[in-house]
Amino acid sequence: MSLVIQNLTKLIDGHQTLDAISFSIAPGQIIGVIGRNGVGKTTLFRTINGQYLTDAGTVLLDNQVVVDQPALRTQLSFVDPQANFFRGATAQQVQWYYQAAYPDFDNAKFTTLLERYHLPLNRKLRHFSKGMFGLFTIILSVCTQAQYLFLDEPLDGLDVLIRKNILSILIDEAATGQRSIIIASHNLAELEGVIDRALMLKDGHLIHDYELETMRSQARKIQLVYRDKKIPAVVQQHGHVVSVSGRIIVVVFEDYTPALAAAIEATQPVFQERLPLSLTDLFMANLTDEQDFELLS
Ligand SMILES: Nc1ncnc2c1ncn2[C@@H]1O[C@H](COP(=O)(O)OP(=O)(O)OP(=O)(O)O)[C@@H](O)[C@H]1O
Repeated sequence: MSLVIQNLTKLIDGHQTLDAISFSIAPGQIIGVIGRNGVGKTTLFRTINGQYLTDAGTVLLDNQVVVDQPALRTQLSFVDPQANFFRGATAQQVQWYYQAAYPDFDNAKFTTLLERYHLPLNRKLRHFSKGMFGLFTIILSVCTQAQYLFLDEPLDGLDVLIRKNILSILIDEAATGQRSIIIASHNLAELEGVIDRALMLKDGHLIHDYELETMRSQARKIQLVYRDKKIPAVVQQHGHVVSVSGRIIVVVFEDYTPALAAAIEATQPVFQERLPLSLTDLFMANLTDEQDFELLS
């Protein structure tokens, strides 16, 4: 049962926050959604999950439009961390609500996870700490048994041990092959360790859909040193310069072919060295603009 997002478009205050976004997700994947603050990650999740009406485009599950079919909507779960409507309820009252909304809600798993993380069933959520609330929303999501779990900044505010536990819960869920997990996060280093794929948003568009394994084999990050401060044209055309420090430049080449390697060699750098490439590098390479370079330098 694949989830297909077709030309999803959402205007907020007249601004095209999502502009014809299309992608599909097969069961069993863990996908990261990355982009700068305010780019529309939360809006994307809210629109896919029917909290916002679309201005154009559709969300299809098994070739059927999700918004028309309440039964299909139970295959999607998005616990909006900014939503305050549950704050006055106890964890147990929220469980009851979820049981009604999700017929397959796993009560046994819910009880086990709440006990494991010492989350009190009868305490109002507004009295949970930020970390407790974050953990609670993830437990709720996992227990819906929905096929597609959307998590917005799930690691935010959680301590390192809980973050590790959360990630292992999510990996286990995806490993069953039944569930896909879509995570919006700025925590790129941690995200990189668990995701198979990264969707990068910029200016309302999906600008990259990276399979991480393919990306690792095709892309390169290279430190180059030239005699003078001029960056050769071939480097500028084919690479993203992520840092410049005097005569030392660090460049990410997303499509590093033998022909490109030869062309770089021909520019006669006095030194070149391959550096480990991370998701953070791809983020910097694609989403840093000139203003940011001024701030960074
Ligand atoms: N309900 C709303 N009313 C008005 N503007 C909104 C609303 N929701 C989102 N926006 C605007 O839409 C844009 C996208 O916001 P969104 O929260 O989706 O971004 P984001 O990528 O999740 O950001 P962050 O990484 O900071 O969480 C922002 O400019 C935001 O101000």
